[in-house]
Amino acid sequence: MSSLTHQPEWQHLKTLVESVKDTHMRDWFKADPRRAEKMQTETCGLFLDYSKNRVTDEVMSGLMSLARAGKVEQQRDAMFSGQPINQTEGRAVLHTALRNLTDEPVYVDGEDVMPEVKATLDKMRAFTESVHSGEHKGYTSKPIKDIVAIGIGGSFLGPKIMTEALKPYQHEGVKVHFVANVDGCHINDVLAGVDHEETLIVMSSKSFSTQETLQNTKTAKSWFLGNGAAQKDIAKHFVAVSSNVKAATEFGIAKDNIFPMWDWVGGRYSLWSAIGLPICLSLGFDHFHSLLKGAHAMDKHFCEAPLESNMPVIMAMLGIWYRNFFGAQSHVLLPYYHYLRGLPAYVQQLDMESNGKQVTQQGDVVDYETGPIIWGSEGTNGQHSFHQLIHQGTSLIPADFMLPLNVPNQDDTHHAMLASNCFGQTQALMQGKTFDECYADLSDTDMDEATRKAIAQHKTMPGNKPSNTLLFNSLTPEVLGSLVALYEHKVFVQGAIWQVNSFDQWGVELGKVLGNQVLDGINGDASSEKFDASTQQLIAHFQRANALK
Ligand SMILES: O=P(O)(O)OC[C@H]1O[C@H](O)[C@H](O)[C@@H](O)[C@@H]1O
Repeated sequence: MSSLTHQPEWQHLKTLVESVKDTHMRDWFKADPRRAEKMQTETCGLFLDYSKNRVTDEVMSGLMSLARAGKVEQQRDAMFSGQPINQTEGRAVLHTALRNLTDEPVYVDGEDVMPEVKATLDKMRAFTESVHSGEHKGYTSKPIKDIVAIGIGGSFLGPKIMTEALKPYQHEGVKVHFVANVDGCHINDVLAGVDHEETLIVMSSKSFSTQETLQNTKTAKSWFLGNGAAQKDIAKHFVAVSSNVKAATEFGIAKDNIFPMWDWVGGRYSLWSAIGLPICLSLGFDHFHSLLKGAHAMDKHFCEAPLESNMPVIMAMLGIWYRNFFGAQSHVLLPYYHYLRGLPAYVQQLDMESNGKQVTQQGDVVDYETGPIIWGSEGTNGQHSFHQLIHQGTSLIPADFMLPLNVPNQDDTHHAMLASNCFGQTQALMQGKTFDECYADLSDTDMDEATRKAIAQHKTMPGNKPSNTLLFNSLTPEVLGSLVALYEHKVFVQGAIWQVNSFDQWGVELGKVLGNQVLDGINGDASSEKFDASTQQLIAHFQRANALK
């Protein structure tokens, strides 16, 4: 048994799960009229109702004891104070410093990083304002109308999804297009729709070595030069965000056009850094700043609130409850707001890249489950497809519902329907519908008894399916900042309990290396010993189809 599973707090939860497994949540609601009122918490403009979970007060207190035994608070403090908690890479983890809006210094290896953070924010503000005002012009003196933001993974999802979520705040006159995939269809389609004289390319790559991003930028450069611009004009049309200034300069980006970031910012935690430049260009710097403000408020809550009312801790420990004690394999995110439709994909990278691990910080193989599969999409669309499996499938799938109480540009009829569907789903998942209710519903039919029973059986919904509901007044930049930071800290707490390093990604790194190796094979000798027979065969098919051999 590992050091985690032999803890008395873990063992206690194992006993507790047996005692609550057979109880239906509807009985808890009936027995305690104050359940909903007790199992809710509110911070940073976010209201969380977690009463529709398979927990009692005793379970919640058991989960908080596990968090204390797992030294979540100490690990949190180590992160915020710049300790090198990303042990496999020997790095601090300080995305929180990027939104530190206090005057407090933050030290990495004895050096205060805040002056550099603030100088970069100033540079982002100045650049955004010069593009928006038309002061920054293209090489033919035309103002910039289109931004093509090139990046992948954390250098793409954050800027893309936050910009999309804040559509009502977008700056008129500048349109941002995101390109990630190395599939040439995407970059070619985007470039075909813009005028090179009025376009700015923002290339974002922390490492400046990611194949997809480098290739897409090269393609954009050829397109720019191929349309009649000269090498010297690149300075007005290409900027880069990277921690690898040397590689960016060698690539041909003017030094002044490079926005720095640091190795203590993980890719999937980087939207708060200069990786957020496309967000600034899309929304204006002030809205980007509000995003930071919201995240900072959640940081404060995470650091200061007692565990029992600490929103990220509550959500994390509920996740542990289902993953480790109920065997839940996945967790679904259901934003009931069209503009927030990208959040599941964002949290997917955040969570699965962080906690998709099988060894502890000490290098021991775990004997318990770690990160779940994260998935989801916008409501109400999912109700007409995959919700079926959540309601009546054989797996337990905890869900996070989220809904703004007010939305822009919409009449009340639509919004009330949206809300009623959201709340209705949480209720149906929790209550279900009993066999007797379904059987009674069929009383007016002319079915014979056996058919009536069989149909009632099909219609029966077990219920007892857990969900959280997050409400917020409206999705302002500040609230979005808090919401994203909430999920970041939830993931952190779970990683702390599971004793994994949530800040490296060796599996993904291997993919990057293999991609380049196979490319060499495609362009050269596919029979190389580096490839297994299946891969050799696939490469040979590709080579034949493309006459590469
Ligand atoms: O910003 P880059 O260095 O180009 O990296 C882009 C992405 O690469 C990998 O896929 C990492 O796992 C991601 O976390 C990272 O965001």
